[in-house]
Amino acid sequence: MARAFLIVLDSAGCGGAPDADAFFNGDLPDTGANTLGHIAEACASGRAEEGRSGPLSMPNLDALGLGAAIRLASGAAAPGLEAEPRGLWGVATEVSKGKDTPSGHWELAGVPVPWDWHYFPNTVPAFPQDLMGEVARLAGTGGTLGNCHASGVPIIEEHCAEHMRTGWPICYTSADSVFQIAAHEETFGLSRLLKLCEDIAPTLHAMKVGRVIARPFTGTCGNFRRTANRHDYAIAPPAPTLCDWLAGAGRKVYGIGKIGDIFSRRGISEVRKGNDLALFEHLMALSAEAEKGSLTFTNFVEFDTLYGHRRDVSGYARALEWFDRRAGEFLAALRPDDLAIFTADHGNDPTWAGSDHTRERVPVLGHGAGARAIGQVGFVDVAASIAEHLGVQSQGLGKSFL
Ligand SMILES: O=P(O)(O)O[C@H]1O[C@H](CO)[C@@H](O)[C@H]1O
Ligand SMILES: [Mn+2]
Ligand SMILES: [Mn+2]
Repeated sequence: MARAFLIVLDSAGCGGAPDADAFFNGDLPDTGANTLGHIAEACASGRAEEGRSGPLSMPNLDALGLGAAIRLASGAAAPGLEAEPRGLWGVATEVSKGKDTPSGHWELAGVPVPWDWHYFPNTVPAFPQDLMGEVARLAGTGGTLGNCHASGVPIIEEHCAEHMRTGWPICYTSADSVFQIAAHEETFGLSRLLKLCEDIAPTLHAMKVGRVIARPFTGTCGNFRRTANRHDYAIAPPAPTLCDWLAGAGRKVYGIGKIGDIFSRRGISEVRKGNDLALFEHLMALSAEAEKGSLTFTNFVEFDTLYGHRRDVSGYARALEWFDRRAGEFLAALRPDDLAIFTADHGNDPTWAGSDHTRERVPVLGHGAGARAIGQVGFVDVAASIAEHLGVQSQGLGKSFL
């Protein structure tokens, strides 16, 4: 029986979104943002030379149709990616009104987001008073710290001493639909922080805030570090997704990286985590051991977190080149009736203004479904195609492009 591998390069968009002008980085609309197109241009013109050099080299994904997809999505030249496509290739357009990770992944899994996400205003305070009262009540503290837009490390630096003195949790948000709580693993307690986040999550989910994130740290003020015990409490998808359709048909769904969190574990039978290096090892292991009829759904997050948000063009290009080398190994390990689809969930153009995601189309590159141009498709068509490949009824609005 066939197997499927759906691999999301987090934030590797290819420009051309028809509604980009409705999304912003600060005051600048996302019109013209093009993560992969602009990285390829920067590389070809010698503007991405840190730890790498020359035109963007991604021969394995380009052979599937990466360069052709970038050109189709946006008209960008994509220098260095000029192979004749030998895979199934096209570009997908998102309809959900968020350019965030859950919106992108749920829609790829067949379920567009029907609501507007709630974002907290960039003011001080950022949060309503009754919400902070509820956080303090659940934490058993006299109050809370923070209550603003912030980046995770500086906000801990700022409030560390007071947090240690009072035990009050540090609450902050960002341009994303998130509510984050930082607290010391030992003095506040890790399990107490996790319980606090779990307890306050339903209130925030009811407000259509996408995630409550526990941000534990350790060490002393001036010398602290955030630990790997971060935990995301995400709102559940609005309807059964591809993962649920498969689980309902008795199929195994492996969630690699953030996938388990993104889907609130719904329909996910097994979770494997780690940094992107480790995630590729999981993917290689599953190319050998994934069950027949299964889906292996993988998210590689570091393109987004380490390079897109930090507007690091060389770093993003290095990560893409590393990924492409490993993708070659992975594709060589697949079986003849396996389907692999590489795609993305939104953009995060490292040449763009600001530090937020960018609204973009995404490439859709298939291995194991012949050489064919599929043109412009919807995110939901990815789910319909995987369902068809695995012989399971699609319950979404998408049409298979296989
Ligand atoms: O600055 P830190 O705490 O890493 O937060 C980042 O992580 C959040 C969730 O991925 C983003 O919304 C951004 O705020
Ligand atoms: Mn993402
Ligand atoms: Mn991001």
